[in-house]
Amino acid sequence: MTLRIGIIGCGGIGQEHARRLHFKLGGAQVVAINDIDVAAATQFSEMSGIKARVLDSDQAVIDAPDVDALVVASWGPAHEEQVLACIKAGKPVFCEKPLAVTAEGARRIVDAEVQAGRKLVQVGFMRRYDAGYRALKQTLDAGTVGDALLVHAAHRNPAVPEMYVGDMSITDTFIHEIDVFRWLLNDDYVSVQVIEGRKTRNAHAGLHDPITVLLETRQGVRIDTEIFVACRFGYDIQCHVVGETGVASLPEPMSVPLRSNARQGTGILMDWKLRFIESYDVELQDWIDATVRGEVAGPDAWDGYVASVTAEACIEARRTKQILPIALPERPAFYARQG
Ligand SMILES: NC(=O)C1=CN([C@@H]2O[C@H](COP(=O)(O)OP(=O)(O)OC[C@H]3O[C@@H](n4cnc5c(N)ncnc54)[C@H](O)[C@@H]3O)[C@@H](O)[C@H]2O)C=CC1
Ligand SMILES: O=C1[C@@H](O)[C@H](O)[C@@H](O)[C@H](O)[C@H]1O
Repeated sequence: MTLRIGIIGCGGIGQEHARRLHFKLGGAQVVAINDIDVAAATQFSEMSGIKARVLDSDQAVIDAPDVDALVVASWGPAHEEQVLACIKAGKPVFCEKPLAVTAEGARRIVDAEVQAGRKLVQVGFMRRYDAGYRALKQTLDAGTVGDALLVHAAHRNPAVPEMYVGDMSITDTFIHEIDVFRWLLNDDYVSVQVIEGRKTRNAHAGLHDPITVLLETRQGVRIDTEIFVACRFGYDIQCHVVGETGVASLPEPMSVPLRSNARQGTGILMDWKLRFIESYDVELQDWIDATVRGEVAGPDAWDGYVASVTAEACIEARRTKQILPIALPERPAFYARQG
């Protein structure tokens, strides 16, 4: 069976996903596209060679009889309504992070999915599919460094656009760490503190950058993460887990060490598209295969909800400059852990 896919949101990552789904991965084709910028979507559909139908609304793509499953890659505020519409239509949906821009909105999606009685939603937390993070998780699960005690992490972007403001450091960027630490540690969060230190002069006026987020988990692990989105030098993701008997670190992306012109060193990527290009491929191939089987095998709506609850607590901790508790309801049996 070839999975016929509708894309909602045809900008940066929507185009990346459309191309990989249609040309690179197995078992899928893109048959319909929607974007509020219909002209741009039409141009993309033609220029890319996908030649999917461009429909004038997200609902039209969801309702199209020849669309089996949806990919939502629109701006975050549009995700809740579009995912709810997919659930109502009974169609599987891959929703790029965040699932919703509020915990309440994410909870509405969880409740709608439970009500529908069938898991349909996967969230685009692709780091779980990254070979480096998977190797790190394997090392931790094997107890190679004993129990995890501390995590030191950094999420660095070289620059962000002017529209990237305020709490997007949390909702758009740190949201990846929020999800991947839970998965790495098989744990959940109990408290958060957010610290705003000295600002870089290289960030635009609407942004306090960098910030530090301190999380505590149920098992007592203490996690510090630097979020620095105007670091200039590169797209640099770091994760060092300090265990009882050693430190396990996220492997650096492969780069040939050079010794030339009286210097030595390796390269640093400058773009998330390249840093995680394989993980997007693995993630979406897994989604295609699971969807054909009628399953959701990746990060689900509950994971998206927990990420939104945690992100909201981070935002409140940043605003109040307090150490705040993170209160998570018990995971419903409907969302029992896979594997
Ligand atoms: N997993 C990852 O590493 C990444 C995830 N993302 C996520 O993907 C989503 C899109 O991000 P980008 O592609 O960077 O943004 P973008 O601005 O490049 O593209 C978003 C597109 O959605 C369209 N759009 C906005 N509202 C819409 C609506 N209501 N209906 C239909 N189309 C709508 C816009 O016209 C635009 O073409 C965001 O949620 C972002 O957080 C983005 C980059 C990387
Ligand atoms: O999701 C992503 C972007 O939306 C976000 O803006 C970046 O900070 C992240 O590194 C990237 O993975």
